[in-house]
Amino acid sequence: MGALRGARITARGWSWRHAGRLRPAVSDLDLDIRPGERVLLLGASGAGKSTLLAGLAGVLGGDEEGDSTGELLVDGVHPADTRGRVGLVLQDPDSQVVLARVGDDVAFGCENLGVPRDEIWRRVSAALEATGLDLPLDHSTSELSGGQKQRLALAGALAMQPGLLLLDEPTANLDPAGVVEVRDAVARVQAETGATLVVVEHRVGVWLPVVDRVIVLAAGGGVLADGDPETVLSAEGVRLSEAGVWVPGVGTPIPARSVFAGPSILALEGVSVGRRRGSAVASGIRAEVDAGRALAITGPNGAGKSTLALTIAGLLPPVAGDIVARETLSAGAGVSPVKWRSRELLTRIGTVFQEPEHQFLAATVRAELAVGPRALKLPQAEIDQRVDELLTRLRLDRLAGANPFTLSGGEKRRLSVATVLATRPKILVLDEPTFGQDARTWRELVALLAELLDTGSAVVAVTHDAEFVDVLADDVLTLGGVTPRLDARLSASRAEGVLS
Ligand SMILES: Nc1ncnc2c1ncn2[C@@H]1O[C@H](COP(=O)(O)OP(=O)(O)OP(=O)(O)O)[C@@H](O)[C@H]1O
Ligand SMILES: Nc1ncnc2c1ncn2[C@@H]1O[C@H](COP(=O)(O)OP(=O)(O)OP(=O)(O)O)[C@@H](O)[C@H]1O
Repeated sequence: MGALRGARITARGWSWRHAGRLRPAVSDLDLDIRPGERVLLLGASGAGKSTLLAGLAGVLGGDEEGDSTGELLVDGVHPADTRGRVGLVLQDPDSQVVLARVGDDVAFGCENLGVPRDEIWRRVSAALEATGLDLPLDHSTSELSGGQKQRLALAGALAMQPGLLLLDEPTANLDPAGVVEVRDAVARVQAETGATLVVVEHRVGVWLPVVDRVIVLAAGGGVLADGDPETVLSAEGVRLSEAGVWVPGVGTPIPARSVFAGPSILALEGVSVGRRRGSAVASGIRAEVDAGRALAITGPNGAGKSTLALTIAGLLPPVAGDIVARETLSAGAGVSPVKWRSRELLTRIGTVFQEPEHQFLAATVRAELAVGPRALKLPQAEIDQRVDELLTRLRLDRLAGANPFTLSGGEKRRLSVATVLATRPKILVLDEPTFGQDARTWRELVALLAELLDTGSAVVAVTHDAEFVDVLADDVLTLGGVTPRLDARLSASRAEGVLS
């Protein structure tokens, strides 16, 4: 299969500085990756991993987007000239859905490459099956959950059978079964085609069994470590962990929390949720949202977790059943959040959406953090104090003047959580709050949420992050089974909320 041989990557003193930034995102990179090599690319949030992948895919743009020095080559040519040799799956799956129907979207890359039609549909079916996207070919791509979109993007790239497969956090939005399924699908396609693989993922455990090499980018530029996985992670483990890299076996300290089982704030009474009137994706949900407690919502991709989060946040009406505010919210008691006026909603519930871009409003990171506190009409000194604290604690201070839309994936996620933390809501509803974080920023986020819980606020978090559930969740609501299941973890105090 000569035509399918893996691509060779060469970097010689390569640097890229994004327009508007003082420091390069990647600097002085020297690298040789052999055809067919399988590389796990690591590095702290903001270290330049996505920038390097974009460079390799030839999509970094022209002079107006930034400037580069040195050389970055794929098979000896500029990456923009490799013509279909490279398949890139971006961090944000939402941004790469191109066509209206699932089958057409997966076929798109193959069509551009001029693959014969019969062959295209054979590849499309195989790719959909390999990535576990069990949907009809004519299913609408605008009606996919986050994890389904991630599988879709990967299916499109696998179907192209590229010589260089670049994957940016391809399993970050997937349920645990999906993570293994997708990793195995990638490994299988790689083995069949001999493609060179470069995968970025903060949680290294999943990928270690299928890679030959680990490369760690240093936050200040260059390479922090490079070698076979065991050597890099054992010999350099402590140093890497200090630099923010997740290293298996180097533990995560659990933030201290005063166990505060406060009164119920919201009650979910036999709630069904769905995006459209009359069509429920999850039903029969009973749970309490309690002051000072964290409720995690888990379950497979497409089970309705994000839909439930939007419903709890008062942004979608329940399809059936009721969400009732308790006396704790004196003015709003007895009324469903979806009926509150927007100002009441703002003071009571803070919502972080699955895609951070959907909630940015301001031109700089600092201004973005001030939007909520300003709407609450807080005194300026108080606003400044909250904004400064969040900037420092979430390692965003260096980016205070940057446009939110230009941040790295992990930086955007932290900013979106921080914008809501800045309003200190009674209830915080978060959709995948830890997505894309390195070990250090993950700890900071968890610590900030633990502090908010200690002030008596409630946290409701949709998550696939098992460690987050372990460390922070007091109750776990699992969707996707025959009936939603509620488990109380910290104490049995809310056990009456368990479904019968
Ligand atoms: N389009 C852009 N314009 C300006 N700066 C950018 C742009 N894209 C990324 N950056 C900056 O370049 C640096 C590297 O970003 P990059 O996305 O490559 O990091 P990363 O290692 O992939 O991070 P993460 O793990 O958070 O996804 C960051 O500081 C980021 O703010
Ligand atoms: N905007 C939308 N319009 C119509 N249907 C949608 C929309 N978004 C999601 N759906 C469908 O609703 C169902 C539930 O989606 P939801 O996003 O709530 O799932 P989820 O459990 O959060 O999944 P994931 O873990 O993949 O994010 C899915 O079957 C999905 O196809």
